[in-house]
Amino acid sequence: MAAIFPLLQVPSSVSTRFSPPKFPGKRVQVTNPSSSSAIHYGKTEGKSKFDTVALASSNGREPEPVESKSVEKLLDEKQNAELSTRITSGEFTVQRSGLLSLLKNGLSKVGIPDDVLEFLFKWLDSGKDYSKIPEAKGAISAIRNEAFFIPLYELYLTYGGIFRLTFGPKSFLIVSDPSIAKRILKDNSKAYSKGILAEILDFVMGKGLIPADVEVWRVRRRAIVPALHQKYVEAMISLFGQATERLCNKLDVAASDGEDVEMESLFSHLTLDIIGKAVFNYEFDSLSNDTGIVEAVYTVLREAEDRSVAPFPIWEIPIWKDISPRQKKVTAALKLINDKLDELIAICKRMVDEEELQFHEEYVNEQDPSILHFLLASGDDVSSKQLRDDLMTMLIAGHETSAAVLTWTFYLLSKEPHVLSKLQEEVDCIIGDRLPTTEDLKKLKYTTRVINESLRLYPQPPVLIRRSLENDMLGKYPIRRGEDIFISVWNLHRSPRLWDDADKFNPERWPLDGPNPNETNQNFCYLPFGGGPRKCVGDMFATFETVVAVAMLVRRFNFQIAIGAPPVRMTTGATIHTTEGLTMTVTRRIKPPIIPTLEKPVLRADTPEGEPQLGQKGLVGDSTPRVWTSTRSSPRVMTLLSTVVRTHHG
Ligand code: HEM
Repeated sequence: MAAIFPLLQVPSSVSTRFSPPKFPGKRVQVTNPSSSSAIHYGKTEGKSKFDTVALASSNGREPEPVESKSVEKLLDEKQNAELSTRITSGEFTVQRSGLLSLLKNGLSKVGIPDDVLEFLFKWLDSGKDYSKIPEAKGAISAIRNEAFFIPLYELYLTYGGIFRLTFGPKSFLIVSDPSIAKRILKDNSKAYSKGILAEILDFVMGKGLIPADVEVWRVRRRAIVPALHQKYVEAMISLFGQATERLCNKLDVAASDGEDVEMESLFSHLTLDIIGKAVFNYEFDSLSNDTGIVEAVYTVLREAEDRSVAPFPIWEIPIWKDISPRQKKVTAALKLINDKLDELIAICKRMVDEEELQFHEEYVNEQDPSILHFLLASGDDVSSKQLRDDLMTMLIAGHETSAAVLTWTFYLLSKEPHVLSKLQEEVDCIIGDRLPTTEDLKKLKYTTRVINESLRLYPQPPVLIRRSLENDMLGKYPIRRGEDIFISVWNLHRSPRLWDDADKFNPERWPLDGPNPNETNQNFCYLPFGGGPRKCVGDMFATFETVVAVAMLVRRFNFQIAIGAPPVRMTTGATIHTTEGLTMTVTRRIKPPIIPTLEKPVLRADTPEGEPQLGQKGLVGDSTPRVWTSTRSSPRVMTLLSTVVRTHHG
């Protein structure tokens, strides 16, 4: 099965036909391999189901002239056309009953007794009356030059909302149907675990909240969720502002010097600095600090990524970690981080012991509003490995995701200057030149819609992973215990069956006076933060963090892809990353004078039902901006989906 790893590792050009237009005004082509004609779907708010969607040319614009296309783009298109043809020709389709009897005969020939085989195949035979899940087989390794979720999208258009993807002895269920996703994530969530995800993340997250099994998860979720209460998030808003201000100062220097900047790594540093402070009150100061703990964090992150794509789990050989220089480095990095965590826990514990504050529901220590402080004040066990696992989990969960959202938001904005202008208009009007406040966040409606839409087009992560713990029915199909399942959020978010102009970056699809879109009000067609009991605990945190960052950056600068920058391509990871960074030219904005009418924003500012609500309380923390002076190379990411495949085939 090593053959599929190249598929999972090879980068994908963003300029595939499933991507937003590379240049404003150019054609968005969404081709259904089985049909290029119009289809009809039903309509719901923010999306369309019964509208006519012309799949071949969804925005009605003329195709881009051939001579202006790059060779690379033409090759991409040729490859995608070939893939579509192969899928429609049935090349990937498996005749399930044939396969079963072949398997049964094969096993019989190698001497497995008939009564054992009868027992083994009984369950499958008993499914005769049920529909069989459509099945695609794994010559998929032949499909190169794609991030894994791109071929899954092609297969979804052919096989529908649930299909089985078989690689040799192993198969995965690929789910792209909102009602099936809802059953797995919410309605019958107790029947599903995190499966392989938990196995691969064990070395870094242990039994932290993301991979935790249901027993541990229940206890820890109850402890952690209260820490992210409303007053905590309010306190974080000033932290977001201060950290972004430091990034702005750095960009200011680049703008003066006329130097292009690699935004993906800057966003990674920004969100690492924020999450370090937010989770355990630690200043990574990663934009100006390349060594020690920052490097250790990136070493561990890179290891998680590399393990997930390795053809053989060499680190599981007991002696290997003692002789491999690389593994020794990972062990040392983990030790450094754990020692630092112990130190931070000890400092925090002393603060908690000394303080006179009474613990209550919305407890916040203003000098240290971190999640760690809340947990210790609430009585969490300082010496427990569980506490460290949870802190580490939140550090990783809240870092990569937010950085990826910012990266792709700026990529999208660079392609749609009119969206950027509209955004700047709102930001100028609402925050002017100050740090955003809690009240401003309620009013930054269009900015929030830009983030909502960016998360639709680039969901982080693009795929959610589960394993069935018992037999279940998914739609009309029975499934067995032990199935590995990928819920493709990418497919859901880009489905032409669920969205008008699915590939178009169109923040206007979310009405400003409507509720903040989430999985519930979008019937599981939109899952930016997952859904059900394992939904992200940091959704409000992350939304405000990215809104503050985007607002503060666009009010000071204009951003364009730098001339001569490497093409922006996607690579597979826990989150979607670029292969060679997002190199941009940043120029200072010459703003129109700010008219002092802040009480009367041009866009509606009232908070409708369902919107995250924040109180009126003031801000905490130091607002002195610091200048960050050096850059680091772009960190790599964990590749969790490929992890899944590795674990099963390594
Ligand atoms: C834009 C940024 C973020 C995105 C897109 C995001 C997305 C998600 C998604 C989709 C899940 C569900 C995973 C699954 O069902 O398998 C999740 C879970 C989780 N996220 Fe986030 N997240 C973000 C930021 C954060 C932040 C800032 C934190 C911490 C402060 C955080 C902590 C967690 C935790 C602890 C879980 C596991 C929850 C559980 O299993 O009970 N996330 N996140």
